Amino acid sequence: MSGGTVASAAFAVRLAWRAHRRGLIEVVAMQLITAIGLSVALLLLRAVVGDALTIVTGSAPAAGRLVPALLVVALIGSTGAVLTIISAARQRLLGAKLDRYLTSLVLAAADRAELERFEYPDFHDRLHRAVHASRSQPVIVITMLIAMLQAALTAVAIAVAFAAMAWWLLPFAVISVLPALKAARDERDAHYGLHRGLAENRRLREYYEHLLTGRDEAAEVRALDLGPVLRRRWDRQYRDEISAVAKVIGTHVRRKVAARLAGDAVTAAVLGGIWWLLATGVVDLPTVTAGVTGLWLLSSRVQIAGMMANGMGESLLYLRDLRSFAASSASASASAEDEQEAAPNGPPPRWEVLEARQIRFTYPGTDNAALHDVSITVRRGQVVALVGSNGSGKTTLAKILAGLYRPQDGLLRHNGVTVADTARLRDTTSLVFQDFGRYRLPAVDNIALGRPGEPVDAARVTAAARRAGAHEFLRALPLGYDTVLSKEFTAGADLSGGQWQRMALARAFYRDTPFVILDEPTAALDPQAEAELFDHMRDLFADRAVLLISHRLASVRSADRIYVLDTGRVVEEGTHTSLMRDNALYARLFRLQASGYTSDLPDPRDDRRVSENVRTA
Ligand SMILES: Nc1ncnc2c1ncn2[C@@H]1O[C@H](COP(=O)(O)OP(=O)(O)OP(=O)(O)O)[C@@H](O)[C@H]1O
Repeated sequence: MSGGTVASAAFAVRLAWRAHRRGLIEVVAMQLITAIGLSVALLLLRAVVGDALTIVTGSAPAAGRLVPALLVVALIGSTGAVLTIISAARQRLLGAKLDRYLTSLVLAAADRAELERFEYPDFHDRLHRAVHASRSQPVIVITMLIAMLQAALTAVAIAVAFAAMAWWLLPFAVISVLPALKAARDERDAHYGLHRGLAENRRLREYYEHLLTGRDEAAEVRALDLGPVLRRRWDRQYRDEISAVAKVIGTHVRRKVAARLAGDAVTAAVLGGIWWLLATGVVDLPTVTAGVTGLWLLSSRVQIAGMMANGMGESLLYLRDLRSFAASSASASASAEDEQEAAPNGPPPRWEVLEARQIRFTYPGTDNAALHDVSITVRRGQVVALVGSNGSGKTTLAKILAGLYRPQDGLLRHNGVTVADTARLRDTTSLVFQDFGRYRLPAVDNIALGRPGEPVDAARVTAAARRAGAHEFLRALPLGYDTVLSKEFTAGADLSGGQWQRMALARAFYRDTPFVILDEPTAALDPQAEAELFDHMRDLFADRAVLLISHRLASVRSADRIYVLDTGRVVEEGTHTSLMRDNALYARLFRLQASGYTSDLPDPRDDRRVSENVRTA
């Protein structure tokens, strides 16, 4: 075993130790007992064969010793079998606990990762590998670890018994398995390399699987009849993957066969030598019988131990991915925590003003900046609006102000103090996203998740739902606020798009932070609900700072300040009146939108004529 494998095995033992200490001790103890039993049985075998020969040749009355020896061998065999059954059961539990432990490592690491890291394909590859490692490897690792331990202990036990009888056979037993071990090791490395190379392929294949099986996607997939196309693409992806795997398997099966034959040739030569020693009377028959049995057992055990070590080595390579993924997220969050510690202590000051100055931001993996030299100020008690065409940078700016992304240039000032750790902004911000979360959880949780980690305050949940106009439809659900908002779960119910949007608003009301960002908060609301929200915005978010992103310019006309973004730059700012007076981009867009409504407005005289007709009729 290489140093790396030993270190990896030690890592696996540590993981198992942390996951289920008692289970690990029990299983190891059982393996140890079985191995010692085997060693004793082998020594007895030599004695039994010797005694049997004396009976056959009639040279000595050894039957009195033979029967108890046979009984002990039988007892050892039976005990070993029972322990194997119990050990298998313990291993299952150990596997499950290890699974939980490893998955918790991945979940914690993914949870700690900053939003920006999700922009990197490499991050997704590593996350995917870590998830793969946590899902598939624990049981493999534990099974292999135990099997390896068993094989190693048995090999030692046999070797001890063997050394007492025919020590000179030991080196041959080891040499005979070396080629097979080397071949297995090469195959392990090749498979792991392949797995790394195919990570992105696999993610795409799994994405197709998700599209074909997801409930949210089911309607559109059927409406467009995407099924056959998606399945064909999935199949192509899988075929490519399998052909890459088949190539590696083909290469290594040939090497493994050659290695096995080489090992067998060594064993055959050794057996020939033993035969010659027996024929020339150098060793006796009992020693040869026990020695050959031991040689066979030993080489098969060493081979199994080596295979397992290599197999486990492959698993451990995946676990190493998991460990490095967990460690990298931990160090990122630790540095964020350090920054937090450097921040002044004491209760947070009252939220007064947030300023962004000369912000420049480029998404990872892109060349063009999404924001150039953007400056904006948001004050408590104000509604500030961001408008602009698609892709002009509104959502990006909102995410920066919410502390989700760090700008590459420029600075953020909160209450006049430069913000060192943008993550701290999140605590004082509620962001209702354009594509808000629809949690397949009870309605009450969908709202109460606005303040995670705090006990649910039912009265405040209801109040938040009322303010968002969600109370009535939630009350009417089969289990009221306890109804799971997904038909995928028993007694679950689904909501309309507009109702979901009200849930997102309710979550923001429940969160109740001094800074609120609403990114297209009424896109799915009916006209009346939309008008109500905008008419009452100042009451609903009294004494808060509100950043409102909207394409419906009528809804932003009452904002205290309007910023107009165009291709990542603030091109205009002011109040509705001043912007209309400037008669630039905002005024043009506003008139364009307004004309869509005013041209269809009926002439009031038409209304009078209709009423008269109705009366006459
Ligand atoms: N995750 C991302 N990675 C790379 N580029 C992005 C990403 N998200 C947005 N962009 C790009 O950044 C620019 C600004 O996008 P942003 O979403 O901020 O625009 P927006 O004004 O909110 O648009 P919309 O009105 O359509 O919501 C666009 O050019 C967009 O293509």
